[in-house]
This record gives sequence, structure tokens and C-alpha cells, in this order.
Amino acid sequence: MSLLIRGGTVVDTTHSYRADVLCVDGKIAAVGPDLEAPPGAEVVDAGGLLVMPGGIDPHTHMELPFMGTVASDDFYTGTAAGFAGGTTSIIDFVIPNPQQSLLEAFRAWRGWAEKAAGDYAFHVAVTWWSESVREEMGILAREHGVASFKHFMAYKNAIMADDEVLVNSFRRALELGALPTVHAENGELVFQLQRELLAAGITGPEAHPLSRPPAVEGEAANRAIRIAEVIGVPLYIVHNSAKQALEAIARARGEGQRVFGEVLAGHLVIDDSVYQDSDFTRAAAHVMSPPFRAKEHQDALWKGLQAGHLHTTATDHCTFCAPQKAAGKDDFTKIPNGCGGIEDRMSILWHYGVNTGRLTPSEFVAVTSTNAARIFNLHPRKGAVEAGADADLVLWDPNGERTISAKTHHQNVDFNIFEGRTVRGVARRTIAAGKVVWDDGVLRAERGRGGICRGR
Ligand SMILES: NC(=O)NCCC(=O)O
Ligand SMILES: [Zn+2]
Ligand SMILES: [Zn+2]
Repeated sequence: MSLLIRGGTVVDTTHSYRADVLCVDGKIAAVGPDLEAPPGAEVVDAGGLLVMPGGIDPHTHMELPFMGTVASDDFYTGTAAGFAGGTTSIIDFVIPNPQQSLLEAFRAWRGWAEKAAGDYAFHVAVTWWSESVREEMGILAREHGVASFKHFMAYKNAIMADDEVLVNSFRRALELGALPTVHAENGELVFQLQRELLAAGITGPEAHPLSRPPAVEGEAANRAIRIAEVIGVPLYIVHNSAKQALEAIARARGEGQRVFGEVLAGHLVIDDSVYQDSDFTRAAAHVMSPPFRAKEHQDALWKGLQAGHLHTTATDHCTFCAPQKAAGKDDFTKIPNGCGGIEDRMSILWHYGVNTGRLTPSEFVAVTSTNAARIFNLHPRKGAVEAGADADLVLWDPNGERTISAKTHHQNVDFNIFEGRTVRGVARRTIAAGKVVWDDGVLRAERGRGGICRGR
């Protein structure tokens, strides 16, 4: 099966150039001027469009069992919605319960992911420690290509990793050449602040950000960084939302430590006023951790992205519908934490990043795709427009406009945190494994067509 993308402008992390792209049997076969279409090839006109590596969302939670419910987007609906926005691959999280075998959890997630329309990889969370966890980390890294292990420093009494787990797991990751990652929030502080707020009768969503102030994130980010420094292992911090976390990353990087940072599209453009909404459903729909912050934090996050202290953009796509969020009607600590965004990340980054001059198109490619592929050992199979890479591409229309809405999105959730925003810069066509899966408004995703990916 061949596909020739003709007449576009290829954008990679360094430059832009006019070239055709020939895809054969799911791989990029050639990139160059005036390529011949093989007999029977489908030809796609990319005139006026930018040809970029398909987006990689390095932080999603499809059909995650969490806080007494299950995230509403599954691996099929979530990856298909990604196609509509130019994202072709995800890195999701295997999250074993404490005392559960990591391999058993990995097998469960692999089973759920078989329905995915697009390719996926996994981070595996370390939620407890024992000799068997140590051994299973080795099997996952060596036999299953797991490149990263995740640690939740929050969610006490559930999946929180304390310092003992962090230290042991970081050491093991170093031995294995794997990358430790952290959700940086001080879980003990969150737990105690939640109790105090409830005792004071503050039970609604407005209490959520009060229970997780920026210092809670800054402390955990700095602690993880310093633990990684002592052990001598690189570190990746997911969903940085507070300037205190960013300062910790910038300081460590300035001292020569290898620390990578991720930022969510939502944290870049949404502020904490959403929690003051008198409508419970709308306020609860924004409950995620870390929470949306005051505007000064968004400015710091954009600057962190521009300065190279933040490397990837993600969504933490973890969707819950209104009836699920209603579990916390009388107690904000019971609102399932999570928001969507996989369909909109690329347009949000282009509109608020490239159109404002904060990012160049090449920097956009780096932070929406290539950097994630490099950090998580998927490059050059993913995140590259070059011969031999997977034919996962987005044909980007920098002048196309759309207005984001839950009424028209493809995500399996009844709310969109970017509702009503008109963005300029859209995925006109998305190509996954050499096949057009988003065709100018028509979604052609196929259940089960995705597969697990690992670096080569
Ligand atoms: N972020 C969030 O609120 N939910 C998903 C789990 C996590 O990433 O912490
Ligand atoms: Zn998290
Ligand atoms: Zn997450």
C-alpha cells in the first residue's frame, strides 16, 4: 500500500523545506522533490500545507480505573480523537495497585490497548517496593521495551510513592537505563489540606486548588530532582503547572543535571477562575491534579517552553463525564481527577504558541512530537519525517480555523475544557501507518489498527 504526499512543506525540528513524502507499507520510503507515484499509489495533495511528524501525546490515561470509576475515553475512542487533532501516538500509563505485580498490570493494560486505532507505548508506575518489583522492572525494561517508570508523589492511601519507593526505584531505573518520571505534588500536604478544608465546611470544587497550592508542587519537584541528583539518574517531571516547579527544573538544569519537563496544553491557557464557577458540573469538569493555576504561572510555563526547560507538551487525557464527576458533589476530594484534551493539544499549541510568535514551527514540531520520541526512546521510528520512520504524519493547515466544542469533538466525554475557543491552525489530514485516518473532517479510524511501539 503506497501513499504519495505531494507538494507540501516538510517541517522538522530544524528547518522547513519543500518535499514530497512517499509512504510504503506503513513506513516512510522517501522524502524529496518531485517523487514518482508508484503504480496504484494514492496521491494526496499537500499544497499549502505543512507536513509534520504526527503528534505524540506522552501522557494519557485511556480507560483508567481511577477514584472508583473508569475514564470514559478508551484506547479506541481516545486514539481516534487524537487523529482528528493530528496526534498519532500516545504514551499511556500502566498503574499497578500497591502489592500488585507490575507484569500482571502490564498485561491488563496491553489487553485494553488492543482496541487502539493508533500506536501506543507505556510508562509503568511503581506504586510500592519489594524485591519482586525490582525484578519485574528489569523484565519490563529488557523484554518489553519499557523506557520509563512513573512515580505518583500524590494520591496518599492509593498509589502514592513515598521517598523509600522513589529512592529504590530511581536506583533501579539507573541500572536499567530507564527514565524515572514523577507526578510532583507532596501527597501528605495535599491529604492534610483536604482534611482541613472539609472540616472548615469548604466542600465544593473551589477547595480543590486550595488543597494543592503551588508550593506543594514546588516542594515535590525539588525533592524528586534532589533525589535524582544524589542517585545520578536523569528525571522527567510530568504536568508541571506551577512556576515553583519550573524554577526547580531550571535551577537543576543550570547546575548541569539532566531534568526534562512536560507541560499540559490546558495548564498553558486555562486559569484557576474555573473553580469559582457556581455551576458544580462546570467547575468539577476542571478538577484535575495539579489544578489550573493563576495567570502568572501560565506566563512562566510559556517562558519555560521557550527557554527549553520544558521539553514536551501533553494532555494528561483522562476523561470523566458529568455523572462520574458528580460522585464528589458533597466532597471535592471524591471528584474523579482528570480532564481531556488529546484532540485539541496541537491546535492549542499552534494557536497560542506559533501564532503569537512564542514558538517557531520547528519548535512546535519538537514540543508536540520529536522531543517526546527522543526522550522515551521511540525516535527515529516516531517523531521524524525521514526514510525508515513510521508513516505517521499530520498535514497541517496553518490558516485553517475551527471552534472547539464538546458538541463536535470526537472525544468520548461530555465536556471540553477549551470550549468556545476559535483556533487558527488545524490538522487537515492525519496519516497513521501510511493510511489517511483523518480526511478533512472525516474520521477513518479503525479499531485495533494501532500497535505497541518501542524504539529500534
Ligand atoms: N491528572 C489527573 O488529575 N488525573 C490523572 C492522574 C494523574 O496524572 O495524576
Ligand atoms: Zn499526575
Ligand atoms: Zn496523568
